[in-house]
This record gives sequence, structure tokens and C-alpha cells, in this order.
Amino acid sequence: MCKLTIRVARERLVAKSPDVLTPPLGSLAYLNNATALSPIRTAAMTTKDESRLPHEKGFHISWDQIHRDSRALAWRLDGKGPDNGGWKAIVAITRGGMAPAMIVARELDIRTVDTISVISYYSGGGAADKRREAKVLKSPDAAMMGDGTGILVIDDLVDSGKTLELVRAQYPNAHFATVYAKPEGEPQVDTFITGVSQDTWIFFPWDMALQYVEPYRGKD
Ligand SMILES: O=P(O)(O)OC[C@H]1O[C@H](OP(=O)(O)OP(=O)(O)O)[C@H](O)[C@@H]1O
Ligand code: HPA
Ligand SMILES: [Mg+2]
Repeated sequence: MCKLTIRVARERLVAKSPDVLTPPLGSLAYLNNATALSPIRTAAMTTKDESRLPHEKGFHISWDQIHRDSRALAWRLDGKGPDNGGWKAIVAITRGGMAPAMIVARELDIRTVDTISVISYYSGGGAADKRREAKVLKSPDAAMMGDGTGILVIDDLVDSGKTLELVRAQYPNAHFATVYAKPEGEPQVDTFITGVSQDTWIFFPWDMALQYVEPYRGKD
């Protein structure tokens, strides 16, 4: 009875929106499905989108988890600012830093929140030669920022450290905080909550969607 209900519901879904259950090859939904089936990535998976996610493992973060980890970050930063423990403002590194920054701002009752938009890309020649580069597309208010004193710069994660390196060069006295940190980028971050190995790709809830998966023992 239960199985029948699930099957009917799924068929309706397919009929209405085929792309929900069969995402294009290489999309994150597809890759997420593959990692959900096997925590160690399969050969088939790496050949499907090697350029984008050459990582061994996937670490899937739910909305609930990022909320709890961002709150933990806020509590760790509480009372650590230079103005009697207080912080002047928060600057979120868009786009991934916006959700954690909002949660930290709420926890610490910081009302001034600005953004810095950083875009990162790969440059260089062949695969072995490629370097991650970052560029600022939009800066926060210059008068407020000064050299960064009292400013809490927040991002979701640090990986290679290129993004934070660029922002730190502009605001050397700011405090840099991320929710997650990989070892290569750790020297760039002042405060973080969870360390993640370099060969792990972190999947954030805003990049994901729930989708149906076949039972392990098949459909019937
Ligand atoms: O330490 P790095 O190697 O520089 O990588 C970390 C950055 O990469 C991701 O952002 P991305 O540039 O993908 O953009 P987004 O936040 O707009 O998704 C992430 O949100 C960090 O900002
Ligand atoms: O592990 C990651 N997950 C999501 N975005 C990222 N940008 C750099 N590294 C990562
Ligand atoms: Mg980002």
C-alpha cells in the first residue's frame, strides 16, 4: 500500500516536471545523488564532472546544521571585538557568507551589515597550471570600513584561502570568521567552527534539493 502510494506520487512528479527527477548530467543535484548512494565517489562520477568537483568526499550540510554552526560561530565571537568586546559592523562575503552573516548579526544584535562581493575563478594554462584567483566586484562602505578595525568579515568557508587573502589585504585589521575551514585556507581565518579535510567538497543547503532515490533493494 505504502509502496504503491510512493510510486504513484513519483509518476505524477515525472509527468509534471521531468527535470526534477532527472537533472542534467553534471548538475549538483546529479552529483549529490551519486554521493548519497556512495560516500566514496565512484569512477563513473568523477568522469562525469571531473573539472568541477575533483574531491574524494562530500560533506552535506542541512539548513539546520548551518544554522547551528553559524550560531556557534556567533557565540564564539561574542565579546571578542575591540570596542569593549563589541563589533562595529558585519561584512558578509557574498554570496555564501550571507546566510551565516545574517545569523551572526541576529545572535550578536549587530544592526550594521554590509557586503563585499568576491568572484573567484581558475586562471592559468593546462590543468596542472591552474590557479584559483579572486576579484572584488563590489566593496563595502569605505568610510565605515577604514582599515577594518572592529569589522567582522564573515564567509561560509575558507578553502584555498584566496578569497580571504584578497579581502584581508584591503582590511588588514578586520576579524575574519568562517563556519567551515579547510587546512590550506586556515592561516587566513581568525575564527572558525568546523575543520574539513582538503579533499572534501562541502555541499551547502542553498545548492541542494531533496529528491527521490530508489530503495537499495530495487523498486518492487
Ligand atoms: O578559499 P577559497 O578557495 O577562495 O574558496 C572559498 C570561497 O569559495 C566559495 O565562494 P564562491 O567563490 O564559490 O562564490 P559564492 O559564495 O558566490 O558561491 C565560498 O563561499 C568562499 O567564499
Ligand atoms: O567545498 C566547497 N563547497 C562549496 N563551495 C566551495 N568553494 C570552494 N570550496 C567549496
Ligand atoms: Mg563565497
